[in-house]
Amino acid sequence: MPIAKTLTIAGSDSSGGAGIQADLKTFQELETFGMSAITAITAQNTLGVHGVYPQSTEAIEAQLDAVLSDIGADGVKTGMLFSAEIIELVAKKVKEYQLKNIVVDPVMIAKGGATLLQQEAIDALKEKLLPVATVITPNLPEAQAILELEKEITNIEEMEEVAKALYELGPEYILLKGGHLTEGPALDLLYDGKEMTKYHVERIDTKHTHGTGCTFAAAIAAELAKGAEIKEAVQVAKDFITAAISDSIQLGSGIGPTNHHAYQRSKRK
Ligand SMILES: Nc1ncnc2c1ncn2[C@@H]1O[C@H](COP(=O)(O)OP(=O)(O)OP(=O)(O)O)[C@@H](O)[C@H]1O
Ligand SMILES: Cc1ncc(CO)c(N)n1
Repeated sequence: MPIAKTLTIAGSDSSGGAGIQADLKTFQELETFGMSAITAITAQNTLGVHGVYPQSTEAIEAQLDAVLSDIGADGVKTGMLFSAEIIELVAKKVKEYQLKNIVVDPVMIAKGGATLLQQEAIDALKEKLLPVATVITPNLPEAQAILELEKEITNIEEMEEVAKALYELGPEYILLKGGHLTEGPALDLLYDGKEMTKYHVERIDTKHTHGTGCTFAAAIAAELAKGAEIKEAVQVAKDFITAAISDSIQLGSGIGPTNHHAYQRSKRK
């Protein structure tokens, strides 16, 4: 069988734990052929984001056209898109190349607080990209920003309401991540317009969670690209990220990365 082709459209993380680097590692670990279009270069380490250098829309469009006009993609993950202009370009390319299996991780703010999406780009995200997404994977603060909610989301009942409201914006599925709930298990919610499916695991006691969101979304894209149904794809992604966090790596003196190889190693045991 030919190998499934996966494309990440995201920012580069020089420290290797998040962004393009996390996505490519995840694509490889899940046995797909990973490709990339870099939207921005970040100078980043475990202590935070030290610089953001967005690429021109011309450079991003050239990367997308080069890959998609020749090789194509069976699954796409979007991460840091930074500006309304870049979001509009990506939405245009999704339509132009009739891309399928689009996982939109609406990255807004890095764990250290740096802005990875301009505030004024949230409207473009809502109007242009969410309607063409197969699945979106917001964390709770991102969901709050998209829906312009004043109050924080603090429990599962509120998460269910929020998933329903996000569904109205047009994605085929909503995967709302509850990693930011302060208590209880690391619970995520999948909503398909009818049914809520819950994925929960014991919260792992570690601060080394740099890149968890990117890795999780990339794993969903890889599984969808290989032909998995959404529930199955999310289950593999959940197992993948749980293994990666359980075996997270203490590098640098801040928030270290997860171990992208942990899932495959645990399967071999
Ligand atoms: N301490 C933890 N233990 C177990 N699972 C976790 C933990 N923290 C996060 N997760 C899981 O990791 C996945 C990513 O969720 P999270 O909410 O951390 O994403 P995020 O905030 O978007 O990450 P990022 O900061 O990289 O963008 C989810 O499935 C979440 O439940
Ligand atoms: C480039 C990049 N994308 C996404 C995130 C969010 O984890 C990050 N820290 N850096």
